[in-house]
Amino acid sequence: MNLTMNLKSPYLIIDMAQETYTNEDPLKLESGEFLPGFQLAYTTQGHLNTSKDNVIWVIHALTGDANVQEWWSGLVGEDKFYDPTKHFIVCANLLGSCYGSTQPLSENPKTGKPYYYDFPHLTTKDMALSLDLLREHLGIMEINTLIGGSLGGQVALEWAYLLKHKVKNTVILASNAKTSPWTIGFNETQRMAIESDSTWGQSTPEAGKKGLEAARAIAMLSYRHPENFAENQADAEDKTDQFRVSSYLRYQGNKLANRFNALSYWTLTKTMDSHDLGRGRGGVKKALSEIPSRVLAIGVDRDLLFLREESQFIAQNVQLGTYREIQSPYGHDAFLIEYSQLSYILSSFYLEAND
Ligand SMILES: CC(=O)SCCNC(=O)CCNC(=O)[C@H](O)C(C)(C)COP(=O)(O)OP(=O)(O)OC[C@H]1O[C@@H](n2cnc3c(N)ncnc32)[C@H](O)[C@@H]1OP(=O)(O)O
Ligand SMILES: N[C@@H](CCO)C(=O)O
Repeated sequence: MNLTMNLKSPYLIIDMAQETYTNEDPLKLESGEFLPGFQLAYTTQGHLNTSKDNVIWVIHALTGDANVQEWWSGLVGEDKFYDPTKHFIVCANLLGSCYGSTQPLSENPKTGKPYYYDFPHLTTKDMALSLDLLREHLGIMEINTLIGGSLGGQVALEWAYLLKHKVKNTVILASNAKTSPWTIGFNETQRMAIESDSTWGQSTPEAGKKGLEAARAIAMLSYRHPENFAENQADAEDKTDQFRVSSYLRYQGNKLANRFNALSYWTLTKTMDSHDLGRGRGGVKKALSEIPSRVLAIGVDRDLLFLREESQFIAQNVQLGTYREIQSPYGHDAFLIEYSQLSYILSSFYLEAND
């Protein structure tokens, strides 16, 4: 019985076909373990042009999926900045995520049962390798723009290192080259919340669901900023309990727990923690200096999770780096929301290169 409980993504556009790439060969992971074959769910929009130089590859963040036109609707879509009538837009669901790709609830071919807690540790390098195999499968030789935010930015940076001259423009949003203890700390508190759920450890798809609600509530505090909460969640002076922000965080927790699963969340936050472009490459500065593509690193002035200094560090240490900044009270999530600033920054980046 195939228990692969791929949750139906809330972003799925009914008329956009989501396809599945299956690789039967074992994937050697950075840990030395092997993943005995894997699948990646992905979407493509638009067409490869005759000069094959219009590929835009988007990598989603922690709870994203392959339906980029839904969760990044202000940036991707007809008449948007990345327009399928001009570009060939590809987006795959990351390995370990629960929106169609191989993940802890997928069937382990060796046992015929779901992996559950036996799912191997994945690094951003492993994820980049899996995407590169999909690229080859699609017959894409060159990527015009590789773009990703947060976890998606970490994987994009690893992949830009691997691709070298096969990618022209790399756009990294609200992300880093090596994860800081601060960011790891946020993820650890979230995993502690999941561990405190008495169902965690059970071999069921719902294991840790209540803990995941609390984990998301903690995460939301790192994805936003006090100004955003002051603006949207303030209460009248006479309030002494049942504050709006309490119901907001509980709502967001419940909303995520109903569209995601705790095992994927655990896996992906561990991937974020272990991100270090410099591992085995002589350190992060040296590794950044070996990326030949143009790199646009976009920070958010009030990002409390991936500090803007981490984006500045990327731009300062790659060969062809540019730093730009989004000003937003949304903090980290601004890369998902501030579309006019993003479009302006991206337009200038391509104009500077006459691209
Ligand atoms: C690049 C990437 O891969 S990103 C991955 C793709 N997908 C995702 O990341 C999913 C994440 N997406 C998001 O985080 C969001 O969609 C964002 C950041 C774009 C916008 O956040 P939203 O949650 O839509 O907005 P916001 O934070 O203001 O919350 C609004 C929701 O909270 C509810 N809400 C607001 N205040 C309260 C409150 N006090 N009590 C209860 N509910 C409340 C609203 O009714 C609304 O509900 P809805 O989601 O059912 O419409
Ligand atoms: N809030 C977004 C971005 C996190 O980095 C998500 O849930 O995926």
